[in-house]
Amino acid sequence: MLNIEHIYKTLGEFQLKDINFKIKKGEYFVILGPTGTGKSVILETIAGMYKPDKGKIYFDGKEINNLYPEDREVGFVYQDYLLFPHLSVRENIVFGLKRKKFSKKEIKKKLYNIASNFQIEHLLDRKPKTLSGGEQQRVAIARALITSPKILLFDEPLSALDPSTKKKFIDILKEIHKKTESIIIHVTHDFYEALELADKIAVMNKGNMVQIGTPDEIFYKSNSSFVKNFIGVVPFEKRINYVV
Ligand SMILES: Nc1ncnc2c1ncn2[C@@H]1O[C@H](COP(=O)(O)OP(=O)(O)OP(=O)(O)O)[C@@H](O)[C@H]1O
Repeated sequence: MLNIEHIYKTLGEFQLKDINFKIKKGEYFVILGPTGTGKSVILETIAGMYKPDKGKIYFDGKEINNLYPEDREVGFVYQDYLLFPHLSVRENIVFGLKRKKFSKKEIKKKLYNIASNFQIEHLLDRKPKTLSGGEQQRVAIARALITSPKILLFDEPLSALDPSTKKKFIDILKEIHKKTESIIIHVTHDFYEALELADKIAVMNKGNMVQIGTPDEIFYKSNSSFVKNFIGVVPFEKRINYVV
């Protein structure tokens, strides 16, 4: 279980205020909100890139506030993939395993398993800039998953994809969720993406987490006009994209 207890963080003019939530193993947790509300800052704080000014983070009962990012067993996937441009796809994917000093044999086995799962075997010797957006995102997810992280952080992983590629990736993320033991936190500003994937949704506004609940609770029992308006402003075309 991941337990975020009363986190505060000030960055310039911006402030995260009293962020407080728990995520159980197996729960797909989506943080939803408009741009600039602190969704990424929360992920980066969990990953250890920022130290909270106040509050504690516990994983499986152990406080992790003072752990270095590399000791937190976190896998991070960003909106714009952030692959190392000078490394091949193969080198990108195995980067974390090499840092963790896995043997050559183990690295090879894990690489070929994950490459075959994500259908990217044919891309292994290419450089990231020669790949399409969807291919880069497959590589970025493979790189995050290969170390079997305890916590998977997806920061708007679908927002740079076209609608049909996006639909395929929603299925990929559902499949990952079914198979993985990792806790998943997925950040988005797209309510219908959240509806497709989330067991729980946390809605953010101006550094505050204003409502946490199941998709049904957020939709039918919005606790404020902000939540109602935010989920109500999704364009109609976008809604039908996700209706099965
Ligand atoms: N290192 C920093 N120094 C100063 N301000 C920062 C820093 N990092 C983030 N911010 C500010 O904190 C606020 C929240 O940023 P954050 O990236 O978490 O937003 P977000 O909700 O993820 O938005 P988006 O959906 O656009 O990615 C923004 O106003 C941003 O400019």
